[in-house]
Amino acid sequence: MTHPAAPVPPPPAPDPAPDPDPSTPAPALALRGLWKRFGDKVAVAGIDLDVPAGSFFGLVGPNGAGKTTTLSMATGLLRPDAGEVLVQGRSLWADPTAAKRLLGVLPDGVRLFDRLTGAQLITYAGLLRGMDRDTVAERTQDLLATLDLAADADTLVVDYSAGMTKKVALAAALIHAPRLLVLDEPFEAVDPVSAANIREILHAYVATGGTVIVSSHVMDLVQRMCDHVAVVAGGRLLAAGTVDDVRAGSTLEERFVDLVGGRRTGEGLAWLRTS
Ligand SMILES: Nc1ncnc2c1ncn2[C@@H]1O[C@H](COP(=O)(O)OP(=O)(O)OP(=O)(O)O)[C@@H](O)[C@H]1O
Repeated sequence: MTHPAAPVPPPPAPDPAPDPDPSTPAPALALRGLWKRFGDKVAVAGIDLDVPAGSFFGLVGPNGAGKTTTLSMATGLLRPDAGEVLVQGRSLWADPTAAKRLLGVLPDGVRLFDRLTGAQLITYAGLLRGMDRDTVAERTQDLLATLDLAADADTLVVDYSAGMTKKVALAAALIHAPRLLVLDEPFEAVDPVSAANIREILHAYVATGGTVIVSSHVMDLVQRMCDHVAVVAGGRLLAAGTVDDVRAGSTLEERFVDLVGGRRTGEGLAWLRTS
């Protein structure tokens, strides 16, 4: 789709990053003044966010809030109009090779090489990362077994269900044992047993020093699974911090509705009522 050029003023330049304090570890991911516009639609309007190293971080927001656009810019898939992304202190857009080595990404809606089998796709992801064949073969088998895909290892990905496709994409994101995992809607379409397995993998990963960022619409899941959360709406950050700080004594869902608004009383669609 093409978008007409729109007379929207350029976003303000982000404040220069302060000198890092050597006594505090760099955040696993830092977003500084991120902006993205599509035609006259501002999708991300100046997001600043620190994701602490070792956190299990949830990114939540209503449909169209800018989550996928933010995560795409944070992982090198989409160039920001302005702003900076730092992965463990390394500038993603200035030095993509070094920063991307640390990243594992499960993008939302990006096409996979689906004429490969599941095993081939995971293997390909490992070889692209420069790993040796033996390690790739061993980890591919581990990932297929853990994600309950072993029986379909030789099935073409194009013939996978939505949940299987999500799982094989997750395996491809994990194979090089990244330090930071960025997962856009990792549980969408995934069955409850597989979702529990994935949660267990992610918790073990965080327990050994990894950092996970997940976007999700499921507040209950984020409240149970994550220790930090950020709420975005309209391309802006509304709240961020530990889950307990953000929910401030309510459930995350109640707090989300307070922050984001948009609840409708049952007055609409009168024609749909049967009596
Ligand atoms: N390639 C694009 N071209 C035009 N507009 C886009 C494009 N990508 C995103 N947008 C717009 O930017 C806004 C943010 O979209 P984005 O996909 O980042 O939201 P989201 O929070 O991930 O939504 P959802 O929860 O529904 O997946 C939306 O208004 C969307 O229509």
